[in-house]
Amino acid sequence: MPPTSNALATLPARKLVILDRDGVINHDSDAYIKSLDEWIPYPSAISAIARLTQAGFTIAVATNQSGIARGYYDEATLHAMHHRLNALVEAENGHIAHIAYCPHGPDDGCDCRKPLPGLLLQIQQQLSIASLEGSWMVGDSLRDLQAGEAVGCNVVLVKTGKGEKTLARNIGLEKAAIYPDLAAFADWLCRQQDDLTSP
Ligand SMILES: O=P(O)(O)OC[C@@H](O)[C@H]1O[C@@H](OP(=O)(O)O)[C@@H](O)[C@@H](O)[C@@H]1O
Ligand SMILES: [Mg+2]
Ligand SMILES: [Zn+2]
Repeated sequence: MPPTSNALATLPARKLVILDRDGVINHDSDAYIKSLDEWIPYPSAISAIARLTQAGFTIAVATNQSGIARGYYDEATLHAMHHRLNALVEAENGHIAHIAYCPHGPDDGCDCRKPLPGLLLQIQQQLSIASLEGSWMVGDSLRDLQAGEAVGCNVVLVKTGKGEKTLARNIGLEKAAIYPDLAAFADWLCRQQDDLTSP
C-alpha cells in the first residue's frame, strides 16, 4: 500500500526514486513520442516500478515534453499516455505517486525544463517531502542527471534510450552510477534495502 500524503512528509529522501520517462520507462524516438500508439513501455521497467513500490520506495516521474510546445501532440494525448502508464503499473501492484512534466519549449524560459530542477521541486512539494537530498534520479540524458544533482539527488544513468549516447559523450557523469536499464538499478536498490533491514 503506498504511503499516504501525510506519511510522505516523513518520507526519507533515500526512499524516493524520480524517473525520467522517455528512454527509461518507455522507448524514446528522435521524432518524439507523439501518440498513445507510439508510447511503448519497456516491460521490465513497469515491473521494476512495481518491485520498488513493494520494497517501500515512492516513485515519481519528471519528464520534458517539449513536443507539446512544438505542436506535435496535445496535453490530452500526454495524459492518455500517463493513464496507460499508471494502469500498467497498478496492474502489477505498483504505484506512481506523481508525474511532473514540462510542456514548454527550449526558448520559453520556464523553470521546469530539465536540466533545471523545477520538475523535481514540484514533486517535492506535491509529495510534501522535506528534502530531496539523497533521493534517486534515474535518467538517460545528461540533463536528467544535472537536474537531479542540482537538488542533491543520487544520480543514475541507464543505457536504454539515449543512455548509450550520453555515456559515449562522457560529459558530467562523474557522480553518476551506470546501469544497463531501470530493472538492473531497481534490483541493486532493493538488495541495498534488504541489506539495510536484514538482521
Ligand atoms: O526523456 P524525457 O525528459 O522523459 O522526454 C524527452 C522527450 O520529451 C523528447 O525530448 C526531446 O528533446 P528536446 O525537448 O527537443 O530538447 C528529444 O530528445 C526527443 O527525442 C525526446 O522524445
Ligand atoms: Mg529521457
Ligand atoms: Zn517548463
